[in-house]
Order: sequence, then C-alpha cells, then structure tokens
Amino acid sequence: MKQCTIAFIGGGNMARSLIGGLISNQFTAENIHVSDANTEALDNLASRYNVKTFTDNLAAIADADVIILAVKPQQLQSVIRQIAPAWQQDKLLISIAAGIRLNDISRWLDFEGAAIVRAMPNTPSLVQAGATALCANDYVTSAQHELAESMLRAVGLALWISDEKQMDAVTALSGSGPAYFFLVLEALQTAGMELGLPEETARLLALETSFGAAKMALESDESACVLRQRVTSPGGTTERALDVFEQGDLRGLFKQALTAAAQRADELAEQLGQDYD
Ligand SMILES: NC(=O)C1=CN([C@@H]2O[C@H](COP(=O)(O)OP(=O)(O)OC[C@H]3O[C@@H](n4cnc5c(N)ncnc54)[C@H](O)[C@@H]3O)[C@@H](O)[C@H]2O)C=CC1
Ligand SMILES: O=C(O)[C@@H]1CCC=N1
Repeated sequence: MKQCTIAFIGGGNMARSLIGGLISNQFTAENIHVSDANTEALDNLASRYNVKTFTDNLAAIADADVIILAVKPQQLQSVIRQIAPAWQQDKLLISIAAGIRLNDISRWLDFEGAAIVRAMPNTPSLVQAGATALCANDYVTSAQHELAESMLRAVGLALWISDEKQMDAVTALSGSGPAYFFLVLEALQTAGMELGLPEETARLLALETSFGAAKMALESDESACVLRQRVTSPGGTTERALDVFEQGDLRGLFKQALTAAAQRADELAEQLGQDYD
C-alpha cells in the first residue's frame, strides 16, 4: 500500500480497530495521526501503537493526505465545519459515521470539488478480518479510489457500492453485525453452562465452533444452507435444535433486527442532516 499520511479525527472504538489493523499490516505508525478531545484515549493509542496524537483537529490534518472522521454521527457536523477552513483540494475525506450522507458531509465542508468517501467498516478490522463497504462522490479520483480501497483492504474485505442508499443496509448487516455474533457467542456459552459444562469449556467450545463454522463457510464452494444440511442428520440432534429456532422464527427476528438498525441509520441522517436525493 502507498504510504500516505492518515489523520483520524476521533480515537475511539472504531478508530482503534482500524489503526491496530493497519499497523499489524505494516503501515508506518508515524504516518498515522489521531486527534481526540479525550487525552486518556490518545495516551492509550500512543503507548500501544506509537501513533502521533493531537488534541487539535486542525493540527492533526495539516499535512495529512487522508482524513478519517471517526466521531459519533452527532459530532460530525461540528467537526467538519471546524476543519473546513483548512481544507485543500488534494485531500481525501473519509467518513465512517453511520447514516450521515455524502451530500450533507459535502454541504458542511463547503469546498467546491472536495473528494469524499463514505465507508462502513467493522471492529474485526483490528484483527484484519474486517468487512467494509465504500461509496464515493463524483470528485474522488481513481488514485483516491485506489488509496481508500487499499487502506481498508489492509484490514479485511473492502468493496464498493454504487448506490449510497444501500449504506444503511450495509450498516445493519456488517457494521453492526459483529455485535450479533458476540450475542450468539454469549448465548451459546450460557446455554452450555446451563446444561452443566464448566464456564471455560463452554466458552472455548462456543468460540471454536463459531470460528470453525465461519472459516468453513468462507473456504467452501457450498452455500451456508448446504453446509447446515450436512450437520443435520435426519432424526438427529441438530434437527431438534433447528426446529426450535424455526418455531421461534429466528429468520424473522434477524429481518426485524436488521430493518430496525437500517431505520436507525436513516433516522440519524434525517435528524442530523438535511439533504436527500
Ligand atoms: N463501533 C463500531 O463498531 C463502528 C462505528 N462506526 C462509526 O464510527 C464512528 C465512531 O464510533 P465509535 O468509535 O464506536 O465511537 P467512540 O465514542 O468510541 O469514539 C468517538 C471518539 O470521538 C471523540 N470525539 C468526540 N468529539 C470530538 C471532537 N470534536 N474532536 C475529536 N474527537 C472527538 C471521542 O472522545 C471518542 O473518543 C461513529 O460515527 C460510528 O457510527 C462505524 C462502523 C462500526
Ligand atoms: O452502533 C452504531 O451506531 C455503530 C455503527 C455500526 C456499528 N456501530
């Protein structure tokens, strides 16, 4: 990957995952700037990753090629308006904020021809197993497309979507998705313990089973449906368990949950922004 300088504004959970993943993938720490109002968060990042830290957002972006906005959606407008006077044509702005649309980001930046990418990463980027979808405005050059993609590809899967409206579905599926799997892990471990397994045994079996199923699905040419059927002996134990999930409408629950997450992203955009094509 070309070694540009990246400035993160906001050094919280998601920034930490991206920074950790980039550094594990040989990205040079001194080319990573992080700015945050919280000095404790900055100290943690500096001692763990040796990145350059700032409490002044303008100082952090001064000689950066790429600026990644990693603050909460509610802080995005004020941060963009703060950095807008220092904006320069050759910089690339990447927002990872849930919901907030390219048009609103562009209006707040108020810089003719500014190159802006919206990205939705997820926290497994920390272990280079992230999944990110990106979409760009018309001013992003092909070199900037390549730069944004190569940065996110360094921490996992990176794919482009052309219709920005799909970003809410992406947020619901892969942005929030790690939390759903962590919930399933918790539930498997608890149920195992309730059936009499020691805590550590239940934890390890739940973890390795989740990892093994994901790895197998990733490496197999067969669909998840076929892989599921291969575990399910007619009249056996899995069939009994799956019947319980189907009776409880697990698929319907997932549909409801993802719909609620996508609606929340849309609500954030409506509340915090204004523009919608
Ligand atoms: N946590 C996740 O799994 C994901 C989060 N996102 C998005 O990433 C963004 C950040 O989320 P998290 O990292 O979870 O939040 P967080 O709350 O952990 O981090 C936000 C950081 O921004 C800092 N901050 C607040 N105002 C600031 C300002 N004016 N200047 C500089 N720093 C400031 C806070 O001190 C905090 O450290 C959000 O917009 C969220 O939608 C996107 C994908 C996944
Ligand atoms: O919960 C949130 O709003 C953020 C966006 C996707 C994951 N975390």
